Amino acid sequence: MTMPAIRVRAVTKNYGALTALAGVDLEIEQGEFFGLLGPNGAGKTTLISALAGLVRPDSGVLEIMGHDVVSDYREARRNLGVVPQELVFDPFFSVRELLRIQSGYFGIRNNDDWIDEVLARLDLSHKAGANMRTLSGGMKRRVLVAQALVHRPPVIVLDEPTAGVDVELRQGLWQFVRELNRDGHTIVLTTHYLEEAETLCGRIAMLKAGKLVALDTTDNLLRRFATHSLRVNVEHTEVALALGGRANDDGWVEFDFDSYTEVEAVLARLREAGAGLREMALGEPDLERVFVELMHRV
Ligand SMILES: Nc1ncnc2c1ncn2[C@@H]1O[C@H](COP(=O)(O)OP(=O)(O)OP(=O)(O)O)[C@@H](O)[C@H]1O
Repeated sequence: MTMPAIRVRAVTKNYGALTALAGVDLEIEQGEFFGLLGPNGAGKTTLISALAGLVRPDSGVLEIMGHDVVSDYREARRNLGVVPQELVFDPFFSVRELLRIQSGYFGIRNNDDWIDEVLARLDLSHKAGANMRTLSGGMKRRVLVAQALVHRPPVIVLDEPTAGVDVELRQGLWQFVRELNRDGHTIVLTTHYLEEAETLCGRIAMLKAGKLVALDTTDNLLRRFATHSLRVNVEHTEVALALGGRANDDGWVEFDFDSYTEVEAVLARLREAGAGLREMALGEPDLERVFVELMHRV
């Protein structure tokens, strides 16, 4: 078996009385496109900071490509590129200067060929000479991505990289990250856009209050937790509810079922009972529902 890209074992982290990570175990294989999801405050950034060696866990072990992030910090860090959530830059440097300085941190000189390639792929070539303070938020975010890649790390962690990024840029960014993944990079992504995670990630972990509450392939999560649904708008809501439907906030009634063949039966029962069907809509299982269900259940 090959070495995992990321290994997290029994990691805990407390901030005073607050438990940010309550014993997390996780292995991410090389080449995975992995999603780390959870509501605000679940511990995602703390886990990423611990992987990057910015936060010391109270106990447990974290490794990047087999390198312990504490005892073998330099090698661990060399194998990891982190795109942080916050936009913090020295405003007086140009984009290229910033990327050269970042290369220097990793002892890499004459890195301009790679810097040019990364800038081109992020559609930033025309901004290479621009001062950071003159860039828009979306451009700054792309510079953060470039910064994480200057040392060509095999493992790339993106902490909400698309927050505040417009749709077009977001798609461009994902295309680039997908290419990186296709080239063999391991990608770990946190996002609050669940439909992004659903389309991009092969496997997903869900964190809640510092604990993993789900860890599975995206397909399995969708199959296991989410159901198809039929939503109906009827004249006699009470009739539909009596048939086992669930009231929705918008006045519609919702039925869950496992396969589409059951839809006909539900519709037939509604007709026989005289519910008076006005409108109907079918819902596919989606990660949002899995997420909501899991966050309420555990
Ligand atoms: N330096 C710190 N000092 C004290 N508490 C902290 C610190 N950093 C994080 N926390 C707390 O730890 C918990 C986990 O925070 P974390 O930032 O890891 O969550 P998150 O899942 O990344 O949330 P978000 O989705 O909002 O980014 C939160 O309750 C947060 O307030």
